[in-house]
Amino acid sequence: KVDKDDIVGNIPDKQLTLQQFDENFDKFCYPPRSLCPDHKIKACIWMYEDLGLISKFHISMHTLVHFILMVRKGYREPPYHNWDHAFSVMHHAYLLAKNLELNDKLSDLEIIALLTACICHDVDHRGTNNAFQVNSKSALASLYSSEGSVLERHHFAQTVCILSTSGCNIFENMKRKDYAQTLDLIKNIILATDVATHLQIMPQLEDLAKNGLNLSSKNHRMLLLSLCMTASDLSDQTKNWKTTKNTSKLIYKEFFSQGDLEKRMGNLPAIINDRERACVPQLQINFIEHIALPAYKVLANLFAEYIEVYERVQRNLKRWRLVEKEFLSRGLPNNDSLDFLT
Ligand SMILES: Cc1nc2ccc(C(=O)N[C@]34C[C@H]5C[C@H](C[C@H](C5)C3)C4)cc2n2c(-c3ccccc3Cl)nnc12
Ligand SMILES: [Mg+2]
Ligand SMILES: [Zn+2]
Repeated sequence: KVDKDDIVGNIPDKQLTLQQFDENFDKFCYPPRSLCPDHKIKACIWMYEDLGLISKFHISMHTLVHFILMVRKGYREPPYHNWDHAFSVMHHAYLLAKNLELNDKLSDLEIIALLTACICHDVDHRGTNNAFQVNSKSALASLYSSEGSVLERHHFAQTVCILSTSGCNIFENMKRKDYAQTLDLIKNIILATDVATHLQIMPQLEDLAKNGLNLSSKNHRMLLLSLCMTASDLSDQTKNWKTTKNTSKLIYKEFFSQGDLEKRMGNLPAIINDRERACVPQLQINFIEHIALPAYKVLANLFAEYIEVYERVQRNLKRWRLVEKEFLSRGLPNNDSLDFLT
């Protein structure tokens, strides 16, 4: 267990430098999941520091450490929607801020809202999706199903709870108006992580790619923040094949466990959750082709520095097509053979 005092203790200013992790830490090719647990906590602090947010918003180091430890504690341990996922998502948002120089386009308030939404966006996830909440009439569904995006509303509610815990409110030194605006941004950014919502705003995002970004439009700024959030949420697809392949194993382990549970409850699971009916390579190709790639394409249209990221997603898609051929040539899909994924 990591005690906050020994973290704060050994972060003398000189040590808060990039080198303490890896010289590629702030590059798009860097795989954040490879960082060891203790360093993930320190790296969260470093990312706020490196974007100048600690001094800008007068955040006390003790409060920031306490906040990060509380967020980590807020995550459960399903195969995919856990602390490692949250950290990798926050890391990608940090890469966007740093490599696309978002601080020229977005305010510090919008950037700290994006970074904080990322680390909190899946807090207390149970490893089951929104459809499961509604079908199983879960407690979360009774709370939020009338508004939709059941899980995402819960993740935001949990975020507010953490911020209201004494000694954890990293925004405590903000002016009241800024505080309200930051919480409102975090809410909308976390709500944007519902894939169904992302699909609804896709036409507006395509329009952004075609006609360009008008930063004096509040709607355009919110669209950009939502796109950065989605790009970060799916960022395992932007790394090397090893990461993409491993992520699929974790996601389908979680999806199929939900399906097993639904079967035990007497409900027929969706194909994506049914280990007997799902063909993982095909589902991955569908997801990347119809959801991930179009999103990364918009971001690459808006920022030339992001084209290398878009191209890596394309390479992973090509790899999945090869895997699919191999998978089908071995006869009926048997998902236990995911291990054959080279
Ligand atoms: C690799 C990969 N594959 C994924 C395959 C499928 C889906 C997925 O939710 N599909 C949909 C497809 C339609 C319209 C809605 C509602 C349902 C019907 C189910 C979404 C997500 C996938 N996903 C995510 C991810 C992103 C945000 C939240 C949760 C997750 Cl798991 N992150 N990485 C991946
Ligand atoms: Mg989520
Ligand atoms: Zn997520």
